[in-house]
Amino acid sequence: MTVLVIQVNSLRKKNKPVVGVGCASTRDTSAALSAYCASANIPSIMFLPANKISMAQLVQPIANGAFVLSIDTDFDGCMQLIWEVTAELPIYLANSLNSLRLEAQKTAAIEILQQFDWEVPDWVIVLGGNLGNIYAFYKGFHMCKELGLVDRIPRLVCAQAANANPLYLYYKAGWKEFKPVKANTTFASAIQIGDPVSIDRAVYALKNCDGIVEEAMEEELMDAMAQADSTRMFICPHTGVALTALMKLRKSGVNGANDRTVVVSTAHGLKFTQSKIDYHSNDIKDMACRFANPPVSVSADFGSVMDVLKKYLLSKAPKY
Ligand SMILES: N[C@@H](CCOP(=O)(O)O)C(=O)O
Repeated sequence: MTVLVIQVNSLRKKNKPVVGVGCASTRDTSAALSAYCASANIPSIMFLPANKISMAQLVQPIANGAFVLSIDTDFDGCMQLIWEVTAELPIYLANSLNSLRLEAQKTAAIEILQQFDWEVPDWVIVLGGNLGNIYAFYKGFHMCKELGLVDRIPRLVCAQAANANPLYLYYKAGWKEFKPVKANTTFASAIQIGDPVSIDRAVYALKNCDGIVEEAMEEELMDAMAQADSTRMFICPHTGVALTALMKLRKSGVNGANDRTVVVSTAHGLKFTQSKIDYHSNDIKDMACRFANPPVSVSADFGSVMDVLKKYLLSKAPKY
């Protein structure tokens, strides 16, 4: 987003008619765009689906002074609208169909290789919603191979929520015919997208790296998130989708125990406290919440506290 806003800033300085920058968003794109536009003093305009984004999620663009339109539709509806509006008004479109976004996002692939000391991991698992990311990762890895920095590229896995899985269905149908879907509500709300703008690019990327598409049911992604958190992480439900993909590929033997696998984690868990609270309170309809860790209520007397503590410690005692 910095690259894109710098470009818009330079266009405006050259008196090009750019009145502002806009995007449709399920949240993170609008948060990043509003922040960088605020620092460059460029008007930013957000098309956000009404009632699908909590106030906690909305607060970033609002606080950064963006012009926020809360529209009675879903992300795909917002995307369609901003597409039409930017054809009429000189608003620069910042969604990931813009190649500046992808050029910048591809540096994540370069960072992975650098951090692995230029040893190529076997797998990289990336979430898929609007599908810019999966293509950008492919582009970054491919560029490093072309430059001779590495001799191969990893196999990419695109992980989707089963409630918003147009790419997964396309892949399962042998890439026969792409059909957009009506995206259903998912805890992985940032990828609740049924008609991704980068579908063709994503398919191109996956075909060229022997890629795979996996999906995660709601219960699977929430369980995966809880399991990851219990190892000291604090991940978002979207990363739970990617971890579910890893678990499924490991279980089916496609991903081997010695394969080096990178799972891309997209957001901090603190953005998703409500879903974590609901999970750990066993308060999600039709979900067993197998890894819930609810607080234990106990009365304020020494005996009761000792009782629950002893029970807990006994359950944790090493079994010899
Ligand atoms: N998850 C995104 C949706 C917009 O996708 P983009 O790839 O066009 O940025 C968001 O955070 O808004």
